[in-house]
Amino acid sequence: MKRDLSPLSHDTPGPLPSPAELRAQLPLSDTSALTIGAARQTVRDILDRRDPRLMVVVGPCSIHDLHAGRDYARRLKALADEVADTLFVVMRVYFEKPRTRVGWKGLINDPRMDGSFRIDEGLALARRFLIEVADLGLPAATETLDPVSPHYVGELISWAAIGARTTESQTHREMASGLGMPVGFKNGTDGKVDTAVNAIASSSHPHAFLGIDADGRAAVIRTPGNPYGHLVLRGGGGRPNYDAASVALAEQALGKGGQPPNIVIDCAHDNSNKNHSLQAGVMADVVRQRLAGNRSVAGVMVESFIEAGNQAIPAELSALRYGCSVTDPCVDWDETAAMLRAAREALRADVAARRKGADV
Ligand SMILES: O=C[C@H](O)[C@H](O)COP(=O)(O)O
Ligand SMILES: C=C(OP(=O)(O)O)C(=O)O
Repeated sequence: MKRDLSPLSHDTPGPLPSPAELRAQLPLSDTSALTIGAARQTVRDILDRRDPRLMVVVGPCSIHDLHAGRDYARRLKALADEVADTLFVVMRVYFEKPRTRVGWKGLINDPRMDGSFRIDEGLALARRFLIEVADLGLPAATETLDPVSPHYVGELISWAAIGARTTESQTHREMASGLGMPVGFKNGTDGKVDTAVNAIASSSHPHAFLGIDADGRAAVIRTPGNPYGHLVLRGGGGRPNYDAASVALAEQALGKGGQPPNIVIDCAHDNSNKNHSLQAGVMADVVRQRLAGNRSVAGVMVESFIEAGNQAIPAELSALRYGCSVTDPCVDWDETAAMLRAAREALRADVAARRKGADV
């Protein structure tokens, strides 16, 4: 009897351009490379307390419409400049979505949103969009989900997240150990913080693993270890974990795991029960914690777009509502601006004092 001994059950529509080829087709300008280099250094400085500002990672849950994404990026750049003395703003530019079960997995995976899975187009669109954001002088953040994607877009990213569903994955810890930007590890979907503390420890070490090189060939990858892994509290297991008591417990867990007390609070996800109208309250609580003397919370994350809420992907894409999330619900633009302005007003004197004093 004949057996099918193929190693994987799959079909391959065709090869992709290699990372080196795509980078050559869509190069990054020298000015934008400087912007990204400076932004990565600012994030490191915030984590090292050399820069007393609060990092704010803010933007859509996912980018599905590049026109709306551009519109949002332009608005955010103006707002980022306005609050820059107190807040360091990084735009969420999320092209890869981890799903609880199934669903649209983001613009890289299925850019036409019709099940055609034109990853070739998705990678080019993502790279082009990230270049546009960098050209605006706005740093970008993303979730690094597929270990191949950073080869195509990684140098355009200033802050990366490993999501709640992959923080325990060795593959993702290995990937993070080679990324050139600081990486935030989310606590697990069950709310467990130790998973992320172990991930921070693992990714700080050098690793060797199977991957691809710039020419797309299978290769042994050796990484130096990432010294800027940190914890992102996103709630989980049916409860939030942004409050002062949860933050104190997270500090203890980091200390016990031999990691620095560096925390970002995600105002969305289980910290707001996926109810976008609760995100502002979470952010205000974090601001109060900072004003009460907290030194471990280095940043916040907000899911925000032009319109509030979210929408299901319609069968007819022309029925999509402009500027409204197709994944998790977001706060709208006006609320985003109000949240950032309120945080800036509340924290301005504190940040200025921290900047002057040794207490940074
Ligand atoms: O932020 C995004 C979502 O929470 C994540 O992708 C999981 O989404 P899902 O539970 O709708 O699949
Ligand atoms: C998927 C995300 O978050 P989490 O991993 O916390 O669910 C996200 O931030 O888009």
